[in-house]
Amino acid sequence: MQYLPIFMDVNDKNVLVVGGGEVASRKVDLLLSASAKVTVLSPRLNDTLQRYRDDAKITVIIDGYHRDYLGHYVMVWVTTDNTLLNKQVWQDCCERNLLVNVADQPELCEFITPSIIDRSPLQIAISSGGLSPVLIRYVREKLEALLPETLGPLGAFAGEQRERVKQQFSSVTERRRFWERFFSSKAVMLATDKGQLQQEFDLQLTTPESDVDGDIYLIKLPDETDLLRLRSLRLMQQADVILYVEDGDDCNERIADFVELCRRDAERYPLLSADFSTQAQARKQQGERVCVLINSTAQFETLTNTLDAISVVA
Ligand SMILES: C[C@@]1(CC(=O)O)c2cc3[nH]c(cc4nc(cc5[nH]c(cc(n2)[C@H]1CCC(=O)O)[C@@](C)(CC(=O)O)[C@@H]5CCC(=O)O)C(CC(=O)O)=C4CCC(=O)O)c(CCC(=O)O)c3CC(=O)O
Ligand SMILES: NC(=O)C1=CN([C@@H]2O[C@H](COP(=O)(O)OP(=O)(O)OC[C@H]3O[C@@H](n4cnc5c(N)ncnc54)[C@H](O)[C@@H]3O)[C@@H](O)[C@H]2O)C=CC1
Repeated sequence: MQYLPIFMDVNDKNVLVVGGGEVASRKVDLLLSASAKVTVLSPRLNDTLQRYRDDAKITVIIDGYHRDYLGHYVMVWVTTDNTLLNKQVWQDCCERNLLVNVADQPELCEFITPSIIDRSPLQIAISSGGLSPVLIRYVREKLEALLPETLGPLGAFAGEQRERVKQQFSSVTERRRFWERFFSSKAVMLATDKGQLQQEFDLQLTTPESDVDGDIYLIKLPDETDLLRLRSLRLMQQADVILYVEDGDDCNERIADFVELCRRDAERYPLLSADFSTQAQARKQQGERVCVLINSTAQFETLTNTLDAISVVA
């Protein structure tokens, strides 16, 4: 991973944009939508920025760049049409440990701008690490078509109810399961207003899941991660515990790729065949979902034969 993806809180923080043209106004729009206090430094302003100044949305310094202007900012965006000047600003910012982005000069960027899907409070940021902006725009368009418009209000609703769910369920596992059941229910997917969400929420909160027992899934891994079935992937992403068979360096590396695809905070253990059954059954009885990742057909058959109460996914 070349860049660290994070979401930065710039609410009410001072941000400097150097340059006052087309690119600057796009960056200013983005910064204003995140409620930053924006100052634009430029000898000239385009119409949009002049309007923002007249509406007191931004502060403006009408002047050419000078390093003394780099005062009290948390970050600097550089958008002038002068590449030598852009480099100078970058250097001055680096000396002051100021985060800096020079538009369209990735080598002069301490951070880069992703392609953004904004369904606030839900946000998706996509990056190609600077390699292919059109590819990430394409991915954004595909994702936007897939994601329902109601995702934003759903996120806001879940945020409001989180405390109530915490009070109702004492363990993280129970809370996670509640939310998974809630988000995957048909009523929530079809809900068009908050009243409908509230109704389904209240219903699910007071109706305990009938099956409190967990599950064990044996998943025989294909040769490559690309070939993994969607159903297997979904189970791996819902699992509370991942057990995987270790056998030989080459295999371990391959299995590590699959383990990477599992839910980020699932517990992960190499499978010790002797105590496997006890290990897995005990976790199942605690209501947890256990995925066992198996490498070879032989192992798969042995485990399937020795352990009955197991759902098998080939
Ligand atoms: C490093 C970065 C700059 C930064 O962080 O500021 C950067 C760099 C460069 N872009 C260039 C070109 C284009 N950029 C776009 C579009 C977008 N570019 C964006 C981000 C980034 N672009 C950052 C890396 C992000 C990452 O990869 O993770 C998006 C996401 C956001 C935004 O810019 O606001 C937005 C899509 C938003 C969306 O629709 O979702 C298009 C297409 C279009 O306009 O439709 C083209 C023309 C096609 C082409 O040339 O590929 C060039 C060559 C310039 C030249 O040749 O003169 C460079 C310089 C270089 O690559 O060296
Ligand atoms: N417009 C676009 O969509 C794209 C632009 N670019 C590049 O990004 C750069 C900026 O593009 P635009 O905003 O369209 O250009 P622009 O010409 O509209 O704006 C440049 C701005 O820089 C300001 N400026 C010039 N010297 C300055 C100085 N000494 N101090 C402070 N500000 C100064 C100017 O006053 C002007 O407001 C250009 O190099 C352009 O080639 C690259 C890709 C796309």
